Amino acid sequence: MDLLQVAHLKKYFATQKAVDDISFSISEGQIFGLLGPNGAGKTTLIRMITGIFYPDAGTITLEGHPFDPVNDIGKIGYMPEERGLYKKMKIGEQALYLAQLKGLKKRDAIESLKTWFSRLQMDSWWNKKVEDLSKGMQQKLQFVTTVLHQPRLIILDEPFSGLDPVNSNLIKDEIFNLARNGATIIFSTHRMEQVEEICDHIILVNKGQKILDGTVQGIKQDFKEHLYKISFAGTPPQTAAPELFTVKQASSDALVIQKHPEVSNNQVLAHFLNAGSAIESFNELLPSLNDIFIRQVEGTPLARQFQTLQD
Ligand SMILES: Nc1ncnc2c1ncn2[C@@H]1O[C@H](COP(=O)(O)OP(=O)(O)OP(=O)(O)O)[C@@H](O)[C@H]1O
Repeated sequence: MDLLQVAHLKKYFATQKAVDDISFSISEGQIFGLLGPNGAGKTTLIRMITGIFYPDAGTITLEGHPFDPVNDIGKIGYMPEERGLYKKMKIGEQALYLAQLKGLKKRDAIESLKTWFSRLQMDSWWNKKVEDLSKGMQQKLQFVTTVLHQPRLIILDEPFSGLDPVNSNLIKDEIFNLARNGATIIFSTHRMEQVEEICDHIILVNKGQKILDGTVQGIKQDFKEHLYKISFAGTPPQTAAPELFTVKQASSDALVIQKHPEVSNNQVLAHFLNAGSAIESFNELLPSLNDIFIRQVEGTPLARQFQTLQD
């Protein structure tokens, strides 16, 4: 079932079509990547989904019903990019206060906070002030206050910014856990390498419009360029086969080739075997999401890193 459906959503500011007719849907339990360069419209889109902005046009449907900003807000946990914690307040008190604002009873909030603090190695923080925490530590606290009330939909805007690799992994594991336990997650970022690892499904927005929508693997397949890396035991053969492929790159023990789309892998392999080559590995090189993102946003070619040797 779709947890969230967004249809023909628009938000125009005086000089800017911040969100210009965007539609997508997110299934329950999905980790959904909302990607786009700076100024693409991600925050504006999220502000409409969280009821901060009213859309100029379009509909938002949550759990099969029209989204009601007043009554549905408890179902959503939102961690914005600009963090909103009270610097002078003690961490335990603050987390408790935020949890109660979201409808948790004091006793449940304390119990839940203790569990989260222990899981994220924050046990000793209860009596510290927010201003005494590093940026990364504040980030962890903000994450806990976002997910504490067990929201159905969790929206995380750049959740890893400021986190070291160990803490990034801690939060990443918690994101997977939350999704496994039925929460749906929207993960907004312009950092592609994290998306490849985490997201089931992504959309890419640019200039207020959606320009890609699909699974990470599906999108990579759509943009594949029939590039393969073949490693050899020894020097790669010098035999050309322009009817099958062109050589894009050669090193002391490997070739990167681009085969013609209608040519099968077996035909390429047969060519090298007939030439007496000892093949060690044969792998397709799919573009990274980062390459696809840059190509879609900037209009630059994908495989510019591979210089054709036969041109
Ligand atoms: N309150 C506002 N008034 C006028 N223009 C706005 C307002 N909020 C956003 N915009 C404009 O709408 C466009 C989309 O902005 P938005 O903040 O949604 O982008 P974003 O994808 O979240 O960017 P970033 O990754 O940099 O946070 C931008 O051109 C921005 O200048």
